[in-house]
Amino acid sequence: MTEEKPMLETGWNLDNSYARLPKSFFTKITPNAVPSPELVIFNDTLATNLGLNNVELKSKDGVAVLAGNSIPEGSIPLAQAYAGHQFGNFNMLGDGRALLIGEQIPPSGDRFDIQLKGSGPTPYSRNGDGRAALGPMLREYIISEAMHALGIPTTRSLAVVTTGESIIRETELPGAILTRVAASHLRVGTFQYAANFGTIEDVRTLADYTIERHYPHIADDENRYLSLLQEVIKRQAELIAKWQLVGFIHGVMNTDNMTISGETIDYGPCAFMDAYNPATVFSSIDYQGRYAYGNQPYIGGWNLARFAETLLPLLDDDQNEAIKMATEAIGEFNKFYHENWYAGMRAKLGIFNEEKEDEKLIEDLLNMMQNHSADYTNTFRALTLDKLEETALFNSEEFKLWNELWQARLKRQQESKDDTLQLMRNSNPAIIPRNHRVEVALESAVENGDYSVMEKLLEVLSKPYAHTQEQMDFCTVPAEIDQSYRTYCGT
Ligand SMILES: Nc1ncnc2c1ncn2[C@@H]1O[C@H](COP(=O)(O)OP(=O)(O)OP(=O)(O)O)[C@@H](O)[C@H]1O
Ligand SMILES: [Mg+2]
Repeated sequence: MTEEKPMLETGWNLDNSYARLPKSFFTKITPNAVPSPELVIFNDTLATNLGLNNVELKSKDGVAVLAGNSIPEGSIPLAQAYAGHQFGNFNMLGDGRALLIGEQIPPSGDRFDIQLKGSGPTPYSRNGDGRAALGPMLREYIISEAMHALGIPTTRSLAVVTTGESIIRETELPGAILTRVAASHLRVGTFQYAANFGTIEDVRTLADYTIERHYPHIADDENRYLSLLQEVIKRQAELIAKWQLVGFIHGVMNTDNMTISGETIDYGPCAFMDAYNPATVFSSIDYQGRYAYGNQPYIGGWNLARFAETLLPLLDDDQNEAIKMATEAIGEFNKFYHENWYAGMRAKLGIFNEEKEDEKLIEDLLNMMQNHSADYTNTFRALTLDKLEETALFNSEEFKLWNELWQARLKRQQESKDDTLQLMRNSNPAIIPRNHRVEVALESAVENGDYSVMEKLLEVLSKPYAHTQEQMDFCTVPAEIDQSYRTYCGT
């Protein structure tokens, strides 16, 4: 009798709702095979949450799926079409180096896009090679997982495999594929594509699909398309407020990099701000500061106005009426954003309720931080841990006065000192993915194949509000921060 090899259940349970949309929305295409795939980093917790079999996925057959060399049962791989305003200029785009292999439905019944980024050319590749380099894919892995741990909606990272192929950028670099997980990859740019290159019915189909997938509670609203616009505006206002509160700079807020689900997407030239300065920019090609930290809320509103334009024909038969509705909805963005940001800032200072002077208290602190080039994260951490002597502001008279006002403010509220402290601990991360730390981890992985530094970094980033001693040791900022990553970020 021949011995039968036990078959491991893979856990893949894929649906392809996107492939049921009109054909113009995507191109079905199988990933290009790569010569020698090797798994270099794997997210066990996420795999388990997705109902996947970790052991199987890490086996040769499983890695073949993560490399695009084999397609799991039930998969219909496709590249999504989209368009977008890049630095203000409108272009036809689409997944030029990514493929959606399907939507995984874990036992919980949720639905998650599974996408391979770097999986080879597609009809939307334009002049690109369809590939991604190892460094930037590991960088996306680290920062997206850190964002998730910080409580910020984001696409997730399941795995990175190296391909065994070199790709050519300025130099020869090792190629890699990231498996990205998202509530969906619907972008403002997906709507722009439908509106500019399709029919009104295409936009309606896409809007209905989006409502069913992300906003089912508005399906029966009187004007469901206006509700969709309002919901997306709310989610983006919440998201961008969360970015600002932790000092995250996205770096390429093009409309194709803004999701409809309200998740952060595309970790290209992003980074966390060290010294507080609203003018901080990370992208080496952002000459105007369009995507500077302090400009992110404005750009959020600008992008959402582009989204609103795509929905105009659906909002009302009378286009003047439609424009009025859309303008009003867009006008709400600033209000929602400010409410979220302001509530978050009060929490960072341990303030529970709202007083009229709070706005000035916050503004004065930020101004001082800017004038003294104080580190954003570490200043709030020092306030949280009552280690004021650790801030760059400590010796200033101005700060002493401010501190008195702040202490007096805290005394005016009912909550106990412990509750105040807890609120601050939960609102001020002890650790964020500092770029110099990320760079060291990437260098060790890419140059020497040593992933232990990256694993350690991922571990300390996974509980940012724990405030452990070990995390403190990760928080020092060198006097001269190496800015060379400005050219490293990107593709
Ligand atoms: N190496 C490449 N080959 C082909 N197309 C590419 C390549 N790099 C980027 N693109 C395409 O250029 C456009 C803009 O790129 P951008 O950097 O915003 O996206 P990305 O990082 O590739 O992907 P995503 O937004 O999905 O994270 C997208 O259409 C993208 O697919
Ligand atoms: Mg992009």
